[in-house]
Amino acid sequence: MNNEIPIGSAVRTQAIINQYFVRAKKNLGQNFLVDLDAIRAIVNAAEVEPGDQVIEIGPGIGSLTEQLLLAGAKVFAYEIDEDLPTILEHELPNKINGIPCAERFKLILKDILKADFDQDLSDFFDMTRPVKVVANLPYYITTPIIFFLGNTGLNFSSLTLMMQKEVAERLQASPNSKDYGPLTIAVQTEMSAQIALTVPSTSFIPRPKVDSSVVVLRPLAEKPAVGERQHFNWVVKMCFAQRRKTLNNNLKNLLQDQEQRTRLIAELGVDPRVRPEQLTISQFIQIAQAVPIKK
Ligand SMILES: C[S@@+](CC[C@H](N)C(=O)[O-])C[C@H]1O[C@@H](n2cnc3c(N)ncnc32)[C@H](O)[C@@H]1O
Repeated sequence: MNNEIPIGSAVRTQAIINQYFVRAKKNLGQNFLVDLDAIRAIVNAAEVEPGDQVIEIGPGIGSLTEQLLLAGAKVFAYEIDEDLPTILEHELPNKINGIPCAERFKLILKDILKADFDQDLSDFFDMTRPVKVVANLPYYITTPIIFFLGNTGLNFSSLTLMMQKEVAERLQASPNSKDYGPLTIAVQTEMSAQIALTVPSTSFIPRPKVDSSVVVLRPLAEKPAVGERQHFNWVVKMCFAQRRKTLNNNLKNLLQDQEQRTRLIAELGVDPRVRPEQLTISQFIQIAQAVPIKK
C-alpha cells in the first residue's frame, strides 16, 4: 500500500492497529514507537546512507523500517511474531523513488538469538561489507542481544539500539558513577558506547513503564587484552558482588590470602578502602591477571 502518512505517526499506527486487530504482545516486548522525530533521529544517529546494509531486529508494524528504506538502506529484518509479516507486506511502501521496495527489504521470521548471519544474509547482503544494526529492541532481551551480536563474528560497523534508559546509562557509564558495573565493563572492553537520544514513554503505543534511550555502539579499533573473556567477566562480577564494600573485602572471594590481596592492591596503586566502581577498566584487567583461572 502507498500511503502519504508515515507508519511512525500515531494516526497511521492507530489505523493499522484497528484494521488488523493488532494486540501488542507484552511477552514479546511490543511497544510501537509513534514519534516520527525520534524515529528519524534513530536513522540519523545510525548515519544510514543510501546503499547501507542494515539489520533490523523486530520491525513490528514497520515504522522504523519505512524510514530506513526512505534513507536508502537495504534492510534485512528479524521478527519473531508470525502475525506481523502480512501487515508489513501490505503497509510498507511498494516503491520508493520508483524502485520496488521488495528489492531492498527482506524479512525472516526468526528469533534474533537463533540467527545464523552467514547463512541468513548471504543471498541478500554483500558479505564482504560491514552491516549496521538498527533496532528498537524488545526490552526483555536487550543484554542477551547485545552479547549475541558482539560474539557471533558479525562484521558490523555500528549497533544503534533503543533500550530502557537505565540500561543505556549503564552501557555509557564512567568510573565513579552509580551506573558503572559489570555490564559497562563487559561492553566497553569491546565497543564504545554513546547515548544519542532519550525518548519518553509517551512516544510508544502501548506506553511502557520506563523511558528509553538510543545507544550507538561501535567496535573499538584497539581492544584491550582482557585475557580469557569468561574469566575476566567473572572476576569483574565478583569484584562488584557487594558494591557498598571495599575492594579488599570483595577480593576475599577471589584471593583468600591477605598478603596476596595487599600486594595486588599496592600494584593497582589504590587505597584498600576503594570501592569497585572507582576502578578503571585497566585496573580490572590487572586484577583478572592476578587471579588464578578456575578450572
Ligand atoms: C519494541 S518493539 C519495536 C517494534 C518497531 N520496530 C517499532 O519501533 O515500533 C520490539 C519488536 O521486536 C520483536 N521481537 C521480540 N522478541 C524478538 C526476538 N527474539 N527476535 C526477533 N524479534 C523479536 C517484537 O515482536 C516487536 O516487533
